[in-house]
Amino acid sequence: MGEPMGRRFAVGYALASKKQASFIQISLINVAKEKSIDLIKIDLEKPLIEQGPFDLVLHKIYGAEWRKQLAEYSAVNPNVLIIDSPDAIERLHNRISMLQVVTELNVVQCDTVSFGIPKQIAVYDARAVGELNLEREGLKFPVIAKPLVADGSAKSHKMSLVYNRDGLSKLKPPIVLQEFVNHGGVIFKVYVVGEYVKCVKRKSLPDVNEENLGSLKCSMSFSQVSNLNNMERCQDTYYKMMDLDDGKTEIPPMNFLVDIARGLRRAMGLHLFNFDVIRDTRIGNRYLVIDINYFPGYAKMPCYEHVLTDFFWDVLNDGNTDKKDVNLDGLKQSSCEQEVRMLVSNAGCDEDNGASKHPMSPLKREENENPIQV
Ligand SMILES: Nc1ncnc2c1ncn2[C@@H]1O[C@H](COP(=O)(O)OP(=O)(O)OP(=O)(O)O)[C@@H](O)[C@H]1O
Ligand SMILES: O=P(O)(O)O[C@H]1[C@H](OP(=O)(O)O)[C@@H](OP(=O)(O)O)[C@@H](O)[C@@H](O)[C@@H]1OP(=O)(O)O
Ligand SMILES: [Mg+2]
Ligand SMILES: [Mg+2]
Repeated sequence: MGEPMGRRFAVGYALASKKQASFIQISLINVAKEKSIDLIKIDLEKPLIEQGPFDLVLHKIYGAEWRKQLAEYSAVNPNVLIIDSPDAIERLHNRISMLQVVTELNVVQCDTVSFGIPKQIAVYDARAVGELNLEREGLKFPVIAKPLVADGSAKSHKMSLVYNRDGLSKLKPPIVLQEFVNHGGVIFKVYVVGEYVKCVKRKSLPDVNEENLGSLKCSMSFSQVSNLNNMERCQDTYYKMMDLDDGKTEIPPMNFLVDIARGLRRAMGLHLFNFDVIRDTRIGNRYLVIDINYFPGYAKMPCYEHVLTDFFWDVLNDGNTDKKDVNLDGLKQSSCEQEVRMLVSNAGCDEDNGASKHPMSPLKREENENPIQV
């Protein structure tokens, strides 16, 4: 039996080799193929303009040269979808502008649950860092020092938890100093793929007892505590290990997360990202967004092949998924996708309503949509 007749779509992908290895799995290629979507590797050694034709270019490549190539390709092929726009992605490469967008979301009063970001300041001057008066800056120990730039390099993930003044002098600006918020050692990673939203729990840094601050050494370095190491990625218990099931930490209300996800998606003009959320144990139902990542590790999501394929299908057929509401009828019927279907339909509310119809929705809708082409 040959391929079914009809329109086929070409999705070109430009990814670093590590990303390609994790994301472009044979299962994804096959599920996409069944839906008439061919995933085609873009050769980064050759000019993009000489490759294709593509209906969609999917990319996570950093740097001015790649941006130039995309702009050139887009100028010659104006109908090709570029997911996502390099300008929109750029905002996530700086940890101040990254979280600024969270504070700009329009929030409707809601008694039960609220969100924000931790207090943070940027420090640019290496000479000034040891002299900083945290109290004057509205911060207190412990703080997390994060590289200001989040450009995907190993360096950009190297952080330290700073317990006291002595720990400050070791830091290498430009950095962000962010209030460390006790959150019970659990982080929520909220994956967004267009309108699809999935929240998983992961392990995080343990709480710090403020009374012990004096007895602790000055700082502790760490990197990607909520991610998997290479060994873990190869093991069979893959999903189990990631979805930290401590049996006691409830995930935040899904309607709340879906509203934040939608607000962020529209405000940033991005389709593919995740955001990290912690629950402030001092306040209870206050959630803080601490990180937003472009095109994260989707292969760690159960059924990612179907979620991503449905997303490609939607944008290729409609041009812009944001133009319509959650379309349950668009999802297929395999057992895997029935689970996805449930997740999407539950995404609106604790009960069974769709997110966009929820009367207590904590976010105002923003009507100005960003186009997805460069
Ligand atoms: N303000 C905070 N309060 C408490 N814990 C925090 C805070 N910020 C970060 N953390 C902890 O540090 C980890 C790393 O921080 P962050 O997510 O900002 O780094 P990242 O390197 O960008 O992570 P990712 O791998 O998700 O890109 C978080 O997963 C969380 O465990
Ligand atoms: O996309 P890359 O491979 O580079 O790595 C991304 C990584 O995904 P991976 O675990 O599949 O590698 C993501 O993990 P999850 O949030 O999904 O756990 C997160 O750490 C991103 O920040 C990383 O992107 P970067 O910030 O470095 O650009
Ligand atoms: Mg993170
Ligand atoms: Mg990050």
